[in-house]
Amino acid sequence: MESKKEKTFKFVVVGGGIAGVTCVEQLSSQFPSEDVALITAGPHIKAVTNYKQVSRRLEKFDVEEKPSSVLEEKYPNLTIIHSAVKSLRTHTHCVETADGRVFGYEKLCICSGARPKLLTQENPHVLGIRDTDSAQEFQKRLSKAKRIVVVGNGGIALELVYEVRRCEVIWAVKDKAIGNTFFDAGAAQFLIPSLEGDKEQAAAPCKRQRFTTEEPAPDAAHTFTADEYSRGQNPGPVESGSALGPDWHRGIELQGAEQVSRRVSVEYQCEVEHIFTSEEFLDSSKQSPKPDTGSWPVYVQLTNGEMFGCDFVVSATGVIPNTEPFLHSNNFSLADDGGLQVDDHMMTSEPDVYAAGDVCSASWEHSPLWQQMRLWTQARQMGWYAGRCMAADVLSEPIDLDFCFELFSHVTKFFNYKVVLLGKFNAQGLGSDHELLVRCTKGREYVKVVLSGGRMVGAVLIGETDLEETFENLILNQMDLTAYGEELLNPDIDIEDYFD
Ligand SMILES: Cc1cc2nc3c(=O)[nH]c(=O)nc-3n(C[C@H](O)[C@H](O)[C@H](O)COP(=O)(O)OP(=O)(O)OC[C@H]3O[C@@H](n4cnc5c(N)ncnc54)[C@H](O)[C@@H]3O)c2cc1C
Ligand SMILES: NC(=O)C1=CN([C@@H]2O[C@H](COP(=O)(O)OP(=O)(O)OC[C@H]3O[C@@H](n4cnc5c(N)ncnc54)[C@H](OP(=O)(O)O)[C@@H]3O)[C@@H](O)[C@H]2O)C=CC1
Repeated sequence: MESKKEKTFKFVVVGGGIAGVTCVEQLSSQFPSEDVALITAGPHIKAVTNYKQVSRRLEKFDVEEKPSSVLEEKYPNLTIIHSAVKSLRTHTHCVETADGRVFGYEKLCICSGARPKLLTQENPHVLGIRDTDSAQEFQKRLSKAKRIVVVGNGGIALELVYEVRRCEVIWAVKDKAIGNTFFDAGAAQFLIPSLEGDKEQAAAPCKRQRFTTEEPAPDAAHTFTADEYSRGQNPGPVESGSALGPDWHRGIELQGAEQVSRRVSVEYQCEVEHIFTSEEFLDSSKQSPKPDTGSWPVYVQLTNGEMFGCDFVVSATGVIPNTEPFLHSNNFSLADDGGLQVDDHMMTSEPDVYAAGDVCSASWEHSPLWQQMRLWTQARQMGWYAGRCMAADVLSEPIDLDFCFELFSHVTKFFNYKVVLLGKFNAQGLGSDHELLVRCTKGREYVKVVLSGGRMVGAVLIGETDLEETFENLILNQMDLTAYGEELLNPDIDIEDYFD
């Protein structure tokens, strides 16, 4: 491959998603006289627009799909190559693309993202959602559907069950409560009414939610020890190409072929046992007759014994990092989740190869208040920081881990509520060594604070709470809050003034 090199670039970045584009922008602007290349499989690139710093650590932005010419016009030293990388030779520092071209690099950053980890690969009735094409396929199938089964309990499932209209949704989750990747049972119970009836109705403030075995005084805060919480003296248990950009569902009609506005049934604590085609279902019914479930293209048998016929299944069951083309004949260390392990300089285990975004697994010793989640905020931060680390390496300059990796922060929207997650928002890794402080007003807000040793280490804020900045500061400065107790969430106290 060495002899066929068409050109050698100072920097090559693979992947036109948020991580890759942010990285290449960083490098192209810092080294205007060096040759930089972005190699990407898709025809478009993703660009961050309307970037807004919401607080010291929280950021908001839009993600737009743009023609690559926009970037090339902005950075004359940048070449964009539209072809998938099919192999990498780290010992000769070159990549080969699917159209047979070979490019050399001095420093390489892999930002090839991830793909849906589907329940099953070969079943045409099982869809995943990742990019524009898969979203369009979903929309097309949905327009003719009367019932779908959504499997998974993370971000995509939460978005779909709320947004889909005129189609019955059976939502199969492994857990006791909805949204396990983002919420605990308390937040789940707060959100569940939004699935009943229309959006407008659900958002209207109404009386306080019952969230302990004894109802607390209106708007009072209550402290739970971790033990009490896990024993159930808490809000639960509840009965019962590039990744798309924010609000991806806003531009497309997510409507089925039914008359109902929204009908979602949640099947808790179950997984998919088997997926039958209609023929297989009919055959198996002959041997052991099943209850009449109507006539559907596909049937899903759940581990709780329920069987549902449906038009198709959405597998919203997480992602797998896109690493394959890079692994052959190289020695990358992979994390348990399949990502390329990177150190605190975003360097993989191969020399001069960095990685950022969904494809990588942050394998340095994390700050006690940060964890990796495959989100576009982290893709942007990692891409930008990887670019800076590559630059520092070339210039032989030292570089410290960026402060964005000090505190986990994520702002998003679920069920039409603003959602802010800070630090160890679900007491991740804290065992029983924590206390929870919760304030909840049905239909309006859910505030949860995680305290460890009297110090705030995490928070979940749902609704327009206006607490994010103060809580972020309290988490970052690790002030001892023991003296404040439940007053911390007293709605009659202006907490901002309190800590000024
Ligand atoms: C439906 C959906 C909704 C989401 N909603 C949110 C949200 O609300 N908030 C949030 O924070 N995050 C959200 N995410 C997650 C977020 O989109 C991703 O974490 C983020 O976009 C990852 O960016 P990336 O650049 O690492 O990867 P990607 O965006 O996947 O980009 C990877 C790029 O690499 C290219 N590529 C892949 N393989 C090769 C190869 N061999 N050669 C060359 N190029 C290659 C691809 O074409 C693509 O351009 C959502 C994801 C999905 C699917
Ligand atoms: N607003 C936002 O911030 C959004 C973010 N995203 C991001 O996009 C990416 C893709 O989203 P998504 O696919 O929802 O992934 P997530 O990782 O968010 O969630 C996957 C869910 O599927 C569950 N799961 C995994 N395997 C199975 C299985 N075999 N059967 C049943 N359930 C299973 C997981 O449970 P367990 O955790 O127990 O393994 C988890 O609840 C994620 O990185 C996500 O963070 C997506 C949409 C919105």
